[in-house]
Amino acid sequence: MTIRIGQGFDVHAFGDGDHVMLGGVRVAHDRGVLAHSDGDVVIHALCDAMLGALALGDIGQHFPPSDPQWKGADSLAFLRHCRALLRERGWQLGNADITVVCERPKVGPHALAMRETLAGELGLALDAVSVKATTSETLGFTGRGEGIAAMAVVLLVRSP
Ligand SMILES: Nc1ccn([C@@H]2O[C@H](COP(=O)(O)O)[C@@H](O)[C@H]2O)c(=O)n1
Ligand SMILES: C[C@@]1(CO)OP(=O)(O)OP(=O)(O)OC[C@H]1O
Repeated sequence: MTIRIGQGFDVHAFGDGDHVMLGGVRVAHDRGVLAHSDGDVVIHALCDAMLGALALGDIGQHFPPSDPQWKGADSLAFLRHCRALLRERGWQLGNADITVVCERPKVGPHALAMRETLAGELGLALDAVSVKATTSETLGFTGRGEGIAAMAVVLLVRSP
């Protein structure tokens, strides 16, 4: 068996709005995010991890922010594209581990729904998709509540 690892990172600034999209789940919040798409940092970091494992660049190269096609886009479409890219090359996703960094909203109450959504889209068992969260202890841009960040690591497997 051959394996590959990939990591991804994404940030979006908070702006006006009443929700944030996280892992394909709409989370009610007193801020939204500034983004060309729906600004789902979890999915963007996950896509970058999958693209990274394939050495296929990053999400901005596949879905340019200058392309009006992606304005307001549902980030799950990006995830489906990245899954197709790895399957075309004979790879399967082994597992994904994601960390969200923000003071608010609280992610814990939504983590299961996010894992279920992502596992469903990726054809993975629930225990192969992890969503964790941390504050940054009031430090930095996340600590000041200016934005939200997410990190993702994925393992790809291929036989032989
Ligand atoms: N946006 C967040 C941040 C944290 N959590 C949960 O709270 C726990 C404590 O956070 P610390 O930063 O003080 O370690 C953390 O382990 C998460 O379970 C959260 O749900 N949403
Ligand atoms: C997702 C894309 C789509 O145009 O735009 P944004 O929603 O702004 O998100 P970002 O994380 O900056 O990734 C770049 C783009 O691919």
